[in-house]
Amino acid sequence: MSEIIASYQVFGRPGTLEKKAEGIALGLTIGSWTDLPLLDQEQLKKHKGRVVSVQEFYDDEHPNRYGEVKAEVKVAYPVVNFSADLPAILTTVFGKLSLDGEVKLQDLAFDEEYLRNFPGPRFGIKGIRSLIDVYNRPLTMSIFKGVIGRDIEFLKEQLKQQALGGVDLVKDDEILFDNPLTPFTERIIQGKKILQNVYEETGHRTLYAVNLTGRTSELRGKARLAKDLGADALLFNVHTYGLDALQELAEDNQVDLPLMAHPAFSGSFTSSHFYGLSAALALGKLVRIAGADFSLFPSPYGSVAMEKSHTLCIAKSLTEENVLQETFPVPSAGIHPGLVPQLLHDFGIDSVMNAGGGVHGHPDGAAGGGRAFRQAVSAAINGETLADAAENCPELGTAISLWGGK
Ligand SMILES: CSCCC(=O)C(=O)COP(=O)(O)O
Ligand SMILES: [Mg+2]
Repeated sequence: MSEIIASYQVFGRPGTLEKKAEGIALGLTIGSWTDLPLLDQEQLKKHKGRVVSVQEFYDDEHPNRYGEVKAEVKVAYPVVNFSADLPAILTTVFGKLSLDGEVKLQDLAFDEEYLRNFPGPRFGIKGIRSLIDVYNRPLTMSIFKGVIGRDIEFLKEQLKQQALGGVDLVKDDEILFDNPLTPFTERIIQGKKILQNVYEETGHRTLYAVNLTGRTSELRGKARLAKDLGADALLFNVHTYGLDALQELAEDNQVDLPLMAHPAFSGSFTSSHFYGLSAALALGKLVRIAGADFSLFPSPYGSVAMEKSHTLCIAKSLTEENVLQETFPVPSAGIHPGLVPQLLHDFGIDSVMNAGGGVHGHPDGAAGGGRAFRQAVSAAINGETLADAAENCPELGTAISLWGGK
């Protein structure tokens, strides 16, 4: 019988956690067991949740306010209980339970066969690399900044400068929605022209991820339109819409575009040590299952820092081998060229170096900022220090004088 195994972090008085685990396993499946007549027990057996393990331990680093013992509880849920979609799965394993005190959903283990119910990334790391034609280094991406209230001419110029810097991708900021000054369709059409001009001028092609926004009912139509207009990729605020909305986009053959999952809103249910979902599950495993080709998450060093161990777990979930394609890890926020060697060390070659302020804040403008990033990546890949590389790379020199980096 196929099961999904959920791992929870729970708290309680020593010796009470087995009972708590049994309460979860039964409460989220058939309700009660020992009180049932034997005939009902026989009929309901295949629907019964099962406690797999309960491991108690004291956590000095993050004790709860009652000084209770912590446990990792694993419960197996028969897949026959739910339809093969993330809303049904999450409602079963962490619906009512998420409201029941200090419980955090740490992980969900799917067997390989069950995982095939989900699309995973359409392009994956391999597909994105062949689209961009870059195989031997991390990708670089920059972010439009300060474009709210600005017109399309402003946006075009900002896109041009970023592309001239040589970044592989440019994405909209997640807070840029469809608006009269820079409508979604105009951004795609005008952006395409700008990037084609830069390509003809420099031989470097940059892809643009436009923010797919609006009511849920509009998303599919807008995404298909984006494809028809020649968009390169879509940015998507998956955690405000829900994972199933991402899956719908990933599965749509008429959309057929790389999807970039933004972490906006996810802090509301991943940040607590006691409640919500682990970052690795929310920003790693689940967005990969639902079909993100890129997953952005706060880096351990930047302005919106996340614990390093959590970021490494996210990256592992996105790239570990399974039946689905891999998702590009994109550690973000507060990134500048001086951090590139550290990023490469921590996240490896199959990652994206992504920066907004660290590109636009360069004294030589976004073009200089992009160049500094590319120079930092080349240096790090070649095992050269940034300081040494900066001797022949003036933009990198300027960047490390401003932001630091060795
Ligand atoms: C919290 S990860 C999302 C990264 C992002 O969208 C962003 O705007 C980062 O900008 P920054 O200027 O910090 O590079
Ligand atoms: Mg942003």
